[in-house]
Amino acid sequence: MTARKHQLAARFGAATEYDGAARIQHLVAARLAERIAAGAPPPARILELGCGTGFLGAHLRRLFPDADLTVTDLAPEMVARARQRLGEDGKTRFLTLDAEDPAAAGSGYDLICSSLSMQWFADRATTLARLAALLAPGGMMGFSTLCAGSFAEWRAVHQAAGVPCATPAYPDTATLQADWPWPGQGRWQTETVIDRPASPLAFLRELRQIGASLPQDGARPLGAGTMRRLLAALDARGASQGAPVMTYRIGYGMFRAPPQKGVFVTGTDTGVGKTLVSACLVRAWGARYWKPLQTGIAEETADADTLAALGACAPAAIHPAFATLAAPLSPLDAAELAGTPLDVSGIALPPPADPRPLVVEGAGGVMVPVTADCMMIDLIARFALPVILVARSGLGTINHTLLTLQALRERGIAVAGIVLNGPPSAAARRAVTQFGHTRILAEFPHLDRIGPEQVETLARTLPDFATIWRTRD
Ligand SMILES: Nc1ncnc2c1ncn2[C@@H]1O[C@H](COP(=O)(O)OP(=O)(O)OP(=O)(O)O)[C@@H](O)[C@H]1O
Ligand SMILES: C[C@H](N)[C@H](N)CCCCCC(=O)O
Ligand SMILES: [Mg+2]
Repeated sequence: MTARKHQLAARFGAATEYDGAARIQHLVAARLAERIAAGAPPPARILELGCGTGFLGAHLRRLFPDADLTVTDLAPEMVARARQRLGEDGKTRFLTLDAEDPAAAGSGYDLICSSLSMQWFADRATTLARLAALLAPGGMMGFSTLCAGSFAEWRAVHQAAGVPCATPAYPDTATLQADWPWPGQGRWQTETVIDRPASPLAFLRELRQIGASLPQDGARPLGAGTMRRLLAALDARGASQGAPVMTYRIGYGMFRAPPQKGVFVTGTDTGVGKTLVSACLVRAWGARYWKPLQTGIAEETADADTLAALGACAPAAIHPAFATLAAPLSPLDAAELAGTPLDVSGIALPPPADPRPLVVEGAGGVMVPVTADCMMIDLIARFALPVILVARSGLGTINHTLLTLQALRERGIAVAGIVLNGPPSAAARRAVTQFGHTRILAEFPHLDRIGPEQVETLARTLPDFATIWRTRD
């Protein structure tokens, strides 16, 4: 452990008044627990880091009573307090653990989470990569942390007095986003919490009591006189509102590990070439194929049959559809027309029977309705596979492609890259890479005939699966 880590552990260990002072911790742990519950199927194994006195642990225990819960903290005193709060139930184990060196906790976790401890990580990106390696396939990470804008009032009085502020500079969400193990996968959202400590002195005391007053490396402690001036200035700022006001900007980050090796092939529209690209990917990677929602078979060949006819793989490598509908409409409309509304609550990727990757093809584009409260993009997020986006190369594609990329990224869905389909277009290529911040995996020309031979030729132009898997955006 570094000297700073020892210092940190000692501060938290000595924070015996923690619970009384930790209003924000209380609130944020509850909010994080809500987000975890909304995003995760009940996890069987949970690892909590930086447990403090067990605020989040108590929520986890309540939400997931059957789970094996490992509760950890850097400070042994905090572990003891969490043990006191949660009690011994045979399903909870307590460990003193540095979150930045987590291997001793073991692996195979369905959920790894932590409330308001990430701001102390010395190397966030490395730590997140180490933690991701402890997740089971499809496992989730959920964190809350302090973000840029926190303690704005405290910084403002420092600035006005010309005194450097020792409170750490917290990251913005773009910085946090870039530190996910796969930067495109996972999403940060922020919330502003306005706290009203009883007095400026109470604010300082509470920071100290929750052990969070350790200044940035290299910052010098302020003299008593300067500190008094700063507190008086904070008091004056708050006078008009009856009490000092302190802003906390809280980031909530949720990340889902892919459940198995594979990609989801979506498009900027229907008829853009998803099936052709899927056939080539399956052929190139020796992959399995799944089209969960097939509509339009009254007028078109089912995509799985097209794939077989194109010689992309053996029929046994094609998984049966979840639903096949006659009308050439969205799954929602086709199902309503058939009088059999879909229930996709149980839809799941076919299990990985062998090491071959899975290629999943959507229906239409990302905003196509599947049920009244589920769109294609919701299924993509649920499946947690990186996306390959198929786009036309012709005029109009820039807008469709950038909008689709924006929608995917807003949902925290990793984009492996784009396949441009149709006559080569330098303008489309440039705009998509420059404004879409993604790569072109391949460009398929317009073909007069499409058969097994063409599929084989195009398949040779695609990157291999290992490259796609290693370098998601
Ligand atoms: N590069 C190409 N050259 C010539 N024809 C193409 C090319 N790409 C696709 N097509 C043809 O365009 C039609 C639509 O392509 P495809 O079926 O792959 O679209 P899709 O995006 O899978 O549509 P859906 O939403 O119905 O699944 C097909 O008839 C296909 O053969
Ligand atoms: C029938 C078609 N080939 C696809 N299977 C379904 C496309 C639905 C598109 C809905 C829309 O965006 O308007
Ligand atoms: Mg198709």
